[in-house]
Amino acid sequence: MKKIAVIGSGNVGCATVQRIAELEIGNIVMTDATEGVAKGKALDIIEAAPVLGYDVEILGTSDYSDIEGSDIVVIAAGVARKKGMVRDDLMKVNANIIKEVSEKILLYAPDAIVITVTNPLDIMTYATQKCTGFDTNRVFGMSGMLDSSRFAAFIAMELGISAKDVSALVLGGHGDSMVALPQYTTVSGVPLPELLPEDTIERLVKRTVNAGTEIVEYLKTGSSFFAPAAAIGSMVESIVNDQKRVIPASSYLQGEYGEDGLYLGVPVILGKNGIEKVIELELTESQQQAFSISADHIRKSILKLQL
Ligand SMILES: NC(=O)c1ccc[n+]([C@@H]2O[C@H](COP(=O)([O-])OP(=O)(O)OC[C@H]3O[C@@H](n4cnc5c(N)ncnc54)[C@H](O)[C@@H]3O)[C@@H](O)[C@H]2O)c1
Ligand SMILES: O=C(O)C[C@H](O)C(=O)O
Repeated sequence: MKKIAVIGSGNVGCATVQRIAELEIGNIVMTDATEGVAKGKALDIIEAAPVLGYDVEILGTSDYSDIEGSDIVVIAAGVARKKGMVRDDLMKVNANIIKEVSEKILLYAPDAIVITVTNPLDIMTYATQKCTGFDTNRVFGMSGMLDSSRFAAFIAMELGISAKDVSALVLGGHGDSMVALPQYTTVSGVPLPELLPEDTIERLVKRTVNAGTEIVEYLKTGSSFFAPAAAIGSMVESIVNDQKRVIPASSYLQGEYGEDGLYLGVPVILGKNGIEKVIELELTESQQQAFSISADHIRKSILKLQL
């Protein structure tokens, strides 16, 4: 059995542990900075096992040494935004948390593949890689799978069809500058532009870009966690079972899509070695322009990072 560590046992961390347990893809260690939180929540998830029928070990702890030898580490530690905030407002406070967590990962799980979830996502993923010094193929962020799933969900709702038959693709930064790709979005193989008029697609794209904020505005004191946990679970599963799924993820770019030295959402092949390949798609001129704007935003933010 693989050993999977989830750092941070708040909303995202707990939903992720539950999802990974249900998938039965590894034994799990969940940690939190607040004493007792991970222990209590782990116990709660363990007590659901007889009902849900999963058979994995789950340890809750505030002792980082318990992550020793983990094969995969999910970083869900950090502050979530509240109503009225943008993800970038979290940069300073969460960079400090990423630094601390990364140092522990380096110490106790130096061979792990690391999936960063903490916001602002693309910048925190960059910070994770800088602080661990790990090869870039084994440090990446969860974003595009969530954004694509949201786009797919909105398309299914609009067409009144099963979400299962929608395959959507959203790239770029996990924020206002994300780039939805309708031409690579299909319903059972039929391209989206053949199914919906341009202005409807535009409306669904706008809702997708704003989807995290839409939830924050309802919740007021926190952000989404069920769909993020579903996406993280699928990414972990693809690694553990070497599925080589093609999933959009925040990946280190080295010339792909005309960008270099930063993390941004692109389709990748995800297998036992982490990111095995970045897939380059042809973008329209305006999509390539939007992608570059996304990259410029990330570049400027990286300059403000203090690690
Ligand atoms: N990438 C995405 O798509 C995505 C989606 C949802 C949430 N997020 C981000 O994930 C992060 C967590 O969100 P949440 O809703 O679970 O927040 P939350 O407040 O419910 O939980 C965060 C947990 O992290 C813990 N923590 C803080 N510092 C820590 C440290 N140094 N070590 C271990 N644990 C620590 C806190 O005690 C808390 O329990 C936020 O930054 C949020 O913005 C990202
Ligand atoms: O919106 C947030 O702050 C959390 C997350 O990034 C999301 O998109 O739901």
